[in-house]
Amino acid sequence: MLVKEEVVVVVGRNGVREGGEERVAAAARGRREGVFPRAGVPACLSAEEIGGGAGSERGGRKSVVVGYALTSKKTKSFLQPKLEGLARNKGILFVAIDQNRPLSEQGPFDIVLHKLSGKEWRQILEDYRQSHPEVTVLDPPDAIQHLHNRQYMLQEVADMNFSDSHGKVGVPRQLVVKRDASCIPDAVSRAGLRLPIVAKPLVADGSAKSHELSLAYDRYSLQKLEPPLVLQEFVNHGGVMFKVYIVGEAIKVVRRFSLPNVSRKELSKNAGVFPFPRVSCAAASADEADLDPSVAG
Ligand SMILES: Nc1ncnc2c1ncn2[C@@H]1O[C@H](COP(=O)(O)OP(=O)(O)OP(=O)(O)O)[C@@H](O)[C@H]1O
Ligand SMILES: O=P(O)(O)O[C@H]1[C@H](O)[C@H](O)[C@H](OP(=O)(O)O)[C@@H](OP(=O)(O)O)[C@@H]1O
Repeated sequence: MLVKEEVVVVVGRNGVREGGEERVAAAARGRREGVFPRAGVPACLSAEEIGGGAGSERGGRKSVVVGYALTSKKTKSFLQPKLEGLARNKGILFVAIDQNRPLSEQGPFDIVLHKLSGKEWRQILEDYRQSHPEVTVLDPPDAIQHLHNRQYMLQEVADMNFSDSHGKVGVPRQLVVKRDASCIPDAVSRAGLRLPIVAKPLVADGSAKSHELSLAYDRYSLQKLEPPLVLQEFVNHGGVMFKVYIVGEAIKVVRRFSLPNVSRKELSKNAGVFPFPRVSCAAASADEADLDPSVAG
């Protein structure tokens, strides 16, 4: 979310809000139902709170077995030894799912955690859910499908009515271009989108390509882009954005460096398309940085 004059603008899965982290959390709490609740059990609960039958007895209490199917990159970044140790202390065991073997021949699991895409994997999970209704599948494919498309991912946010004291929420004006880059300049003019424009791959499937964003300073350069794309108006937001992580009742807000404001003078002096992938990734932490006074609070 990027915020300007108390308006929170959700750009993707990220955002910035003037008024500091606590107000972002309050805004998010205010509309939890609008923050794509994940079906199944929040991962922050302990084994006792989850219950479950697959795990073995451990000191009089059942452990919970979580089968996970992630890319090797995601496994490396997510399943850190510290997390596994903390989970084990709570009676939660993570077990890798062998994607080369039938899922039903593995386990038994209490929970299946995944972040894979593709029709084949979707079908495997759907079949597994039918034959194992006792297992909680986190992020059932049909519940997250809209998040894999940048046109639809923000629709629920755009439909929200944040008419409370924590400010307002909106999404940048945007345009979807599915083919023929040569028509982009005229399409942008007809849609009335103002420059600069942020260009994002339409598909958000976790691939490196899905994070290849770029900033276009002039209309002519828009023809160099590669559809399918979502084109968003760039929102000046003081170079800081917030990421809001929500699991069940737990809300964590982190501050990240973002793109600096683009003044009209800079816009008039610059031309071209400039890639900026992963500008607000974990390494761009701004938790210790001084906030622009217009953002602090
Ligand atoms: N409309 C916009 N106006 C200003 N900045 C934007 C806009 N859209 C995106 N950004 C900047 O680009 C960053 C990434 O945007 P977005 O979250 O849509 O892409 P992403 O690849 O999904 O990012 P991530 O992998 O970090 O979730 C944002 O954190 C923000 O810094
Ligand atoms: O700032 P973080 O590390 O939270 O950024 C995440 C991002 O929010 C998404 O979770 C990305 O996952 P995908 O949706 O699968 O792309 C993460 O990408 P990854 O490939 O590094 O796991 C970002 O780190």
